[in-house]
Amino acid sequence: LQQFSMHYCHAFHAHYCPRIASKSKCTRLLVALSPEEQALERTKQHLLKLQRNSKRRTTTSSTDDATTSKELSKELEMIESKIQEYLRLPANTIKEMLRDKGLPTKGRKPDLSKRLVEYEWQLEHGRSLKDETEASSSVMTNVDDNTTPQSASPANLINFCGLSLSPTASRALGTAQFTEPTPIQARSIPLMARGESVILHAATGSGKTLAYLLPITEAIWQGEDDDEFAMILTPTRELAAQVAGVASVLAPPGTVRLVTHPTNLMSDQQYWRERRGRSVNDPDRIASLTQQEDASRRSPRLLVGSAKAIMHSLYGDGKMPASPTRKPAAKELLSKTRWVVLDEVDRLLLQQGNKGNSVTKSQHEKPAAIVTSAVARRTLGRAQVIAASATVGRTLKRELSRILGLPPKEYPRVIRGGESTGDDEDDDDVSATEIETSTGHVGRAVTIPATVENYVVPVDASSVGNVLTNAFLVLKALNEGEQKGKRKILMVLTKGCGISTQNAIGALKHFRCQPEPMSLLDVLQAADGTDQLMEVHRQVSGSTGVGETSSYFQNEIAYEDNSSYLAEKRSGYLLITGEDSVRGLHLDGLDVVVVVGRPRGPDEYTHIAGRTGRAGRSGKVINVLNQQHATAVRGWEKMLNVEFSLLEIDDIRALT
Ligand SMILES: Nc1ncnc2c1ncn2[C@@H]1O[C@H](COP(=O)(O)OP(=O)(O)OP(=O)(O)O)[C@@H](O)[C@H]1O
Repeated sequence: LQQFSMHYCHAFHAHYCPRIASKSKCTRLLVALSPEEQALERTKQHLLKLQRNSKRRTTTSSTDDATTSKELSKELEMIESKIQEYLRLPANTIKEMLRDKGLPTKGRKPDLSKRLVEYEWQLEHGRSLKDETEASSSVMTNVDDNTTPQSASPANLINFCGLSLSPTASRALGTAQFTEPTPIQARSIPLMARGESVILHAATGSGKTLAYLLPITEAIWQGEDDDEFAMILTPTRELAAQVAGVASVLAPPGTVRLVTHPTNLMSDQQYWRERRGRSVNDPDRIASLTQQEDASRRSPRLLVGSAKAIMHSLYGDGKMPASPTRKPAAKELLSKTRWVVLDEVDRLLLQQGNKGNSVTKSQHEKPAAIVTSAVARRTLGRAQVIAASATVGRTLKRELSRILGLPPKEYPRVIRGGESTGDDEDDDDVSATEIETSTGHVGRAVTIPATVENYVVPVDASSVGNVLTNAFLVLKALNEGEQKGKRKILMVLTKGCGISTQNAIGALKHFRCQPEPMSLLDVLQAADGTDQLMEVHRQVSGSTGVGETSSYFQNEIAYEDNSSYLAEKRSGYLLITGEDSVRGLHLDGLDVVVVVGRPRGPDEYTHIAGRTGRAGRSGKVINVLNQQHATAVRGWEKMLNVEFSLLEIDDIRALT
């Protein structure tokens, strides 16, 4: 309670007592308040905020948009110069100033400077900088309000969450009709554009990829000296291909490099060789690439790859005679890295394996930790660190502090997406991961999207054969009647079920399961050269992440290519994969996820279930497991704030 009072007091102090010189005076005053009085104060604070917002909205609507945006950019310039001024001071001096003002003193120097500037701005203008960025994003909304959303044209999208977009990004978002940012984008893009390090903690399918890519690609568009790099680390090669595919739609041509294996990261020649692949001999394609190369004359700035591939590229894998990137070049790359993005950060940084089972725990640092620490050291902490996941807990934040060389409990600001749990987490919060849910239980602050329906089908799982037979019956039931051949299904084999992807595919083919099962990874790996890998990924996923493209599995395929990966055309599909490789993958319009066996834990389940029900669409997750595991999974209900409905195999036919 005392911690809460202190925390509340800081917020109150910042809002209402800017002229009280002594923070302690204010603290004493508030700590002395009874819980009822505190509640009253909170209500007062909320009402005042609403009043301020409505006043501002009236004035905004009455002023000319063009003038507003000019004023805003002038104000942003002033803010920027003020931040630069503070950056020249020693960190301890800034901390001292923050302490005097009763503000939190944790964080990196750039974040501290921004906090101070934000506070001063609030004192001077009576409104916060956060409101300011909201106002600037509303400029875009106002512009769009004048047109019907269906006919949103690229010209309307020059401003997205306060970012003045390049024509390329405007066109991409315009085509995709992304007229409104998602909550996580609206909250995080303005902060990232100002150079703050953040942890994006938002549900699966909430648009985190675009949230972290846009500020980077736009900065690359504006970069004059072309001397800064971004490293985007992912847990798998497939996710890297997906992210690189989205980035290459937004960034200047020739600046995105997909790193799929250890390679010389600073060699442009090697980059172009890898883009084309060995077997790409289509003269038109080579001509278009060469033309692009000549036109852009840019070298890669955005390196996207699995953390392992990037680490081995920088340091070798211990078996290589020398590291693929020469030491001086690697040092140069690390010291010029301005952004490090850790997508699926919990998978990248936390040890896998069952709790308490020391045998499965790796003794070594994870590749992402090695690369991120190296960048933090080489840039003296100036690099902006952006971490993203739907599952962010205290252990992860502690780990992030450790690898960034910060004191414990000091980590980048956590930004949450979603309507109900929209409060950004403060440095001194009680718990980032857990909140009291509507049912009064303590559950995850960010959980499975409400558009996902969760089912549990208890079956006889006494042998692998029984499990596979039951999985087949579930798939058969899903493909009967009206839904025949139409459903897009992803089957995830958990580690616990003990069945490999190849065995499952073999058995299902033996049962003559329709549509014919395919390994998700095999489909994605049928590519030569990074360009083709990205293209295959786009075709399989049915989306670039920025607008839809025609899919490998859809009937109308605009893409005229007779390569093997496009040979078959169908609307429904059945893809099979393991628990480890589904992280972050986006399969557009996926209807059902069938999970065989019990996932490792509720966090892993959140990610598996999150392959469907993305970006506001509906989806179903059917868990096929034995009675004991069915009870265990249903025990996650309160924690995940979702309901697991019990289902018999025969009832599945009735699911629409
Ligand atoms: N502003 C937007 N408006 C509408 N749709 C959007 C917007 N931004 C992103 N999307 C859509 O949301 C989909 C999911 O986004 P994304 O892949 O970034 O999710 P994510 O939050 O990274 O999920 P995960 O945690 O599973 O990785 C994208 O394919 C894209 O089509």
